[in-house]
Amino acid sequence: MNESTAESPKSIVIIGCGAIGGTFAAHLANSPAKVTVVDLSEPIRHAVMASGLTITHSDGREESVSVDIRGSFEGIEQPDIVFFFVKTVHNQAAARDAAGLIGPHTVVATVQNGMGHGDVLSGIVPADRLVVGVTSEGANMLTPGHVSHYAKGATKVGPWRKESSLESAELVADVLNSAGLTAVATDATENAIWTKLAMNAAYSSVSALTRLSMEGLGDSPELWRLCEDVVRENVAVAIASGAFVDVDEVLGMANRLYAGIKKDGIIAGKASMLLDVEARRPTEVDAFNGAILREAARNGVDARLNAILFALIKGLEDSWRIDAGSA
Ligand SMILES: NC(=O)C1=CN([C@@H]2O[C@H](COP(=O)(O)OP(=O)(O)OC[C@H]3O[C@@H](n4cnc5c(N)ncnc54)[C@H](OP(=O)(O)O)[C@@H]3O)[C@@H](O)[C@H]2O)C=CC1
Ligand SMILES: CC(C)(CO)C(=O)C(=O)O
Repeated sequence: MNESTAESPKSIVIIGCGAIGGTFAAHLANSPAKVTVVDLSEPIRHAVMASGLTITHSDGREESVSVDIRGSFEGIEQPDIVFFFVKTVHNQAAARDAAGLIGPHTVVATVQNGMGHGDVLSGIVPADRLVVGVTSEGANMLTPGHVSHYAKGATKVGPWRKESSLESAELVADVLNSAGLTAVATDATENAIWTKLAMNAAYSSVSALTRLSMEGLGDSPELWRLCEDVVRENVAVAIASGAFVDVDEVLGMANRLYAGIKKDGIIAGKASMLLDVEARRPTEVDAFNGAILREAARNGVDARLNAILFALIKGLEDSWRIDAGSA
């Protein structure tokens, strides 16, 4: 366990070894810290225990790394950093199970998409050791235990509460940078979180509903325009709630993602919400369009496109329950 958060972390726990958790774990496994990964998925654990965690890097290079993967927190010592990489719908359960992991110096970090994770995680760690942010890394899971890190991007982390110091966020950024990822500690995470949300609540939601990848959306002028309209609505809500978000920055992020996928001929460049729909798992719509609707209502802003996307995705989820009941 760490004596001081200024020192390099000696132990890291990663909760969730899916597409992006697996990508971060494969990088962090090469750092000097002891890395333990916890995932409830038996097929993932089985594959990683048998052949290591396999990552196909964005340049096509494939690597398998050995990681300590477990199905529960039992026997894991309180680490220096805990990363949350489950889907946001599982945050509450994962936080409850992981509460005993949080020692007097443990820093908890989340760069999950959407909004509201700090509120959940603040139940298990004091505000000055809660780090929130976003990542522009993009990954899919090809088979259990094999991730495709198809898009490289920066990770921005900062304190959950503005009044907290940057110390915990710097620790997290340092460990990510030393593992070959690109991370920065900033006290402007609110803008970064809103910027990413403005993109996800447009492109990921439309992708989930149409079952088209980013490439499929970009190839359709009508759908791309729809996404851009949703982005404009999202940015208006962000600005009304006090964040600074630039429409062109959000559109630029989406355009770069599309151009990168197109250029490299990546077939696995799917939004993680589309993968949820394909697997009929609960989506993150409450933390995406749901969060925007809540902020819009609070500030009296029109968010009718979000209301439509939210209702359609909820309806889609309901249809799986009906299918399951009639099977
Ligand atoms: N994929 C991407 O490119 C990006 C994703 N993100 C965000 O990161 C988060 C994770 O996404 P992603 O990696 O795609 O998700 P995945 O669904 O691929 O991975 C999540 C993993 O967590 C496991 N899990 C669920 N509950 C628990 C639990 N209580 N304890 C331990 N493990 C658990 C899941 O198992 P099971 O499947 O059995 O439930 C699954 O293996 C999301 O918020 C997403 O929006 C952010 C940026 C990019
Ligand atoms: C990588 C990206 C931006 C694709 O929409 C993403 O955040 C996700 O898949 O959830």
